[in-house]
Amino acid sequence: MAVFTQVSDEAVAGFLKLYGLPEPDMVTGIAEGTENTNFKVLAGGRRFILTLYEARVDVADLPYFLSLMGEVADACLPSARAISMQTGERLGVLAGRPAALIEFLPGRPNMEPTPEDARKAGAFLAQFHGVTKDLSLHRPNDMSLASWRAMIDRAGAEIERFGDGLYTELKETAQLLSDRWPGQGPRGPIHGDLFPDNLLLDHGDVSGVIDFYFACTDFFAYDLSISMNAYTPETGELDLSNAEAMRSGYETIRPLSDEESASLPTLLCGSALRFFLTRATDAIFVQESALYTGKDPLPWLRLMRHHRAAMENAR
Ligand SMILES: Nc1ncnc2c1ncn2[C@@H]1O[C@H](COP(=O)(O)OP(=O)(O)O)[C@@H](O)[C@H]1O
Ligand SMILES: N[C@@H](CCOP(=O)(O)O)C(=O)O
Repeated sequence: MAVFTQVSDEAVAGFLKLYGLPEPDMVTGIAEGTENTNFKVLAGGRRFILTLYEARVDVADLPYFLSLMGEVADACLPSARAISMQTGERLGVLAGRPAALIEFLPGRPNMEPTPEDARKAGAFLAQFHGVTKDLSLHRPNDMSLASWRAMIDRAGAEIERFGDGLYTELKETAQLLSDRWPGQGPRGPIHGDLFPDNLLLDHGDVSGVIDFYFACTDFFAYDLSISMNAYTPETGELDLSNAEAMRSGYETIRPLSDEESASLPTLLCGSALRFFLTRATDAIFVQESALYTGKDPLPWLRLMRHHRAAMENAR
């Protein structure tokens, strides 16, 4: 889930009143997700997602995330949109947490995507970048090179629970990435977390993109690398066919430049390191939650090693 913060029915009813909504008929905690507390709410015959933003989300970033969600929805891509209160505000406070009521989108995530699904997701990501490239919204990526080094240092020797010698291997990988990271390229607001669980599908078509809480300004090709890795099955033999299909779907809408193609092995290694580190540090510094299941870091270590070899062989 997560439900990190419990909320009384009365408090939810009071919050909904700010939107002119009646008392809820149903409020259910949602188990999926790792960052925030989410409830599914039924009120006045409509469904909503009620999100309470937890400690990992910086309150100062919330206007950026909510604006980006609205802009993407305004551009006719199926994006979750924060609903405005009667005062016009989109952000309130519930149970001491910043909170928003989000439009409920139809569809379900496909957690076992095929190459054809990955191709569609890639095309969608390119459309997303086609919209965001023109937006004057900016948030630095606080989950990039400097933060990876900081996460490795924070975990220290504890990181070795995932493999002997890992501390040194990760430090070296972070250094290699710093040396090779591209200096320029097409960039703008990226989703930053477009995994299969954040793309809702209805009868095989994309019906919703959710969970914008890692969105930031970065290279579009880096966003593609995140999703190429995220669509790679985590179990069984390493199978990159979804990643390849994701890239070819993306390129049907926005072909990569030669420079972007050349930087892809580095970006893939970087995004693999990034998600290995967040999953590993979540496991080390466990957060308390009524419903919280961590995610396995090891598939991302395998990806990181694969892409590091490709990156080193490429030059
Ligand atoms: N706008 C939405 N419409 C429908 N379902 C949603 C929506 N937003 C979130 N969900 C559901 O809630 C779950 C958790 O949301 P998510 O944003 O991924 O949480 P977290 O921020 O904690 O990662 C999703 O997997 C999905 O099932
Ligand atoms: N997608 C990331 C972690 C963020 O989780 P989410 O539930 O907010 O998508 C991962 O899988 O490591």
